[in-house]
Amino acid sequence: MSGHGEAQPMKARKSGPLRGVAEVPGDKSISHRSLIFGAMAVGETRISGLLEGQDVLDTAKAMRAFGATVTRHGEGAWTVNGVGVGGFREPADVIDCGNSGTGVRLIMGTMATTPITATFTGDASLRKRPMGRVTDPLALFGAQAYGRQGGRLPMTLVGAANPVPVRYALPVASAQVKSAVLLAGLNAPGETVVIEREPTRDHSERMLLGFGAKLSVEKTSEGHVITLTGQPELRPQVVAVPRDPSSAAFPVCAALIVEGSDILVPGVSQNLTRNGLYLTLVEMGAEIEFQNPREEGGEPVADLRVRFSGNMKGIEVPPERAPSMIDEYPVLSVVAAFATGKTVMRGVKELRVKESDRIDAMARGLEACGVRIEEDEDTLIVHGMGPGGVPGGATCATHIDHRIAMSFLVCGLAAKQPVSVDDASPIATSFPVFEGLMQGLGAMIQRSNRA
Ligand SMILES: O=C(O)C1=C[C@@H](OP(=O)(O)O)[C@@H](O)[C@H](O)C1
Ligand SMILES: C=C(OP(=O)(O)O)C(=O)O
Repeated sequence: MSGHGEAQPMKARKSGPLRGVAEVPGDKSISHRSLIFGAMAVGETRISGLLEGQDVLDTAKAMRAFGATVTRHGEGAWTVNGVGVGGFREPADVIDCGNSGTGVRLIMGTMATTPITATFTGDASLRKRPMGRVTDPLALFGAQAYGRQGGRLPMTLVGAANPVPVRYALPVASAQVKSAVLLAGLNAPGETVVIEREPTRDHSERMLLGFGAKLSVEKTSEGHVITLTGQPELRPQVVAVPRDPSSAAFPVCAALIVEGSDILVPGVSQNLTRNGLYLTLVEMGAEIEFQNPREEGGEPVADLRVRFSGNMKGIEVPPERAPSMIDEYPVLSVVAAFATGKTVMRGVKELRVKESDRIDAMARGLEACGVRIEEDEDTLIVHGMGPGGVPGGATCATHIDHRIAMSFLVCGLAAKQPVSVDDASPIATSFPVFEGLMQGLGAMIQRSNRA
């Protein structure tokens, strides 16, 4: 899987109406954090609804390697017996974070202020991704990183013996970098301050407060100023992980473009730092009802009723919305291909350093499906062909990227000709039940013969 195993080609063909209830798995960001924060607490953290995707399983394994006791009790039900802030022991072997940027960056932050050494690696996708964005601020705490050229994995991190607190203004809008700095700050005496100009997902701040850290967020003209007091004793928590809005995006977008569809996606997080896709779809003319809004596991959630939407129009997506929908641009670009007029996505260069260069992967695959695309370093423009208007008939390369694989399979459900992906195995990193869930709604998705 995810570049370690054999490729699994998959094909999606034009489907009849999608119907039924799509119960998507737990949120990936919150799942990683429950395991990591649980490992930093003293006592037993109980988790329900944990995403059992490979990214999160790799983080669970890493937490064990650093000394926490992590136990699975049943589907999504896990406990973590933590070692306390600063209590990580040195792992006996290399930490393999597989496909997960979140896993490796948050774990590097967590160990950076403990006097131990660890070596990190990942799959062929993760080994291409930039780690300097976390090791630069971690160096300010006193940690030292020795990686490959360009700050790539494999990389050895030597944690600071006498960490000092840090004040750091994020040079990129990244919740992973923000979280790495906050996690490092946990074991530095005094106040660590992170300043983010554009708000990014706030799960670390919410959860650190829940685990008993002293943390404040001030909104200033500079942006959000987050102040964390180091060396707290974290209290174990009971964490109910809400469903992942980034996974929900796939059945939602499929229902919007497949004629006659009408589905319900219950209990999806509506956290304002995550819901940019849903705002955008509504602005395009999508028929989505946000039913039964409530709070679950400390997050606002709603049940989404989604119907086929034959009148969607391309829009200009506000660039400042990018952090709240950063993982959803690939599937938005598929919806845009079935809308009328052009959809302009600017301020999206971060997409180039995800599991793949997502601007390039979507542009090449959509072009192969007959869609006109314009792009530059920071922009993707999709010229919509209207409902049912996308020719399809292509095999798209997924580049070890789950979101690219799922996006093109969604495309194939409404295109004139089937759309195949060369390798659907990375889907298991974030959405292991994708194939069965989509088939259950009536989607014509099938494994094809191995190449
Ligand atoms: O903090 C997180 O859980 C995540 C942050 C985002 O990455 P960046 O911080 O690189 O934007 C996102 O793309 C990733 O899927 C999950
Ligand atoms: C970018 C993603 O994940 P990560 O950075 O954790 O690999 C994603 O899930 O779309």
